[in-house]
Amino acid sequence: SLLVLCGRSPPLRVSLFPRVLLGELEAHQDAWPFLLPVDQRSVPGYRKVIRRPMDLSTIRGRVSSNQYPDTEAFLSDLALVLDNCERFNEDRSEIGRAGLRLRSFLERRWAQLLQQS
Ligand SMILES: Cc1nnc(-c2cnn(C)c2N)n1CCCn1ccnc1
Repeated sequence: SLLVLCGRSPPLRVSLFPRVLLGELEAHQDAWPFLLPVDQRSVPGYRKVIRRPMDLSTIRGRVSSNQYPDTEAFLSDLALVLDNCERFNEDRSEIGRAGLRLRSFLERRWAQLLQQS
């Protein structure tokens, strides 16, 4: 097709970006703290400190059932996962460091996807 002739990879439709990005985040080596909801009964203080818990499986459920009205709503849930992590965990802790690395991956990857569009 013409796109092959131009040597460009066909642009992913922007609306597919959340699914592409979420799949890569779930597979990321630093995603382990965020794959499932924090078990608030077993983590002292979490329920009091973190008013809006969020995790990648909850986001996956919302993406799969088309609950996000727009891309911004999806990105704000992703940001909530990482903001909660920074609030509850020291930057130098295992979980804190995983959150910072996952955030930097997310920011770089999202910018790449937008350049493709
Ligand atoms: C996400 C997240 N933020 N804080 C925690 C957490 C859970 N327990 N403690 C003491 C924390 N600071 N989490 C959930 C991490 C879930 N996890 C821990 C080991 N494997 C998954």
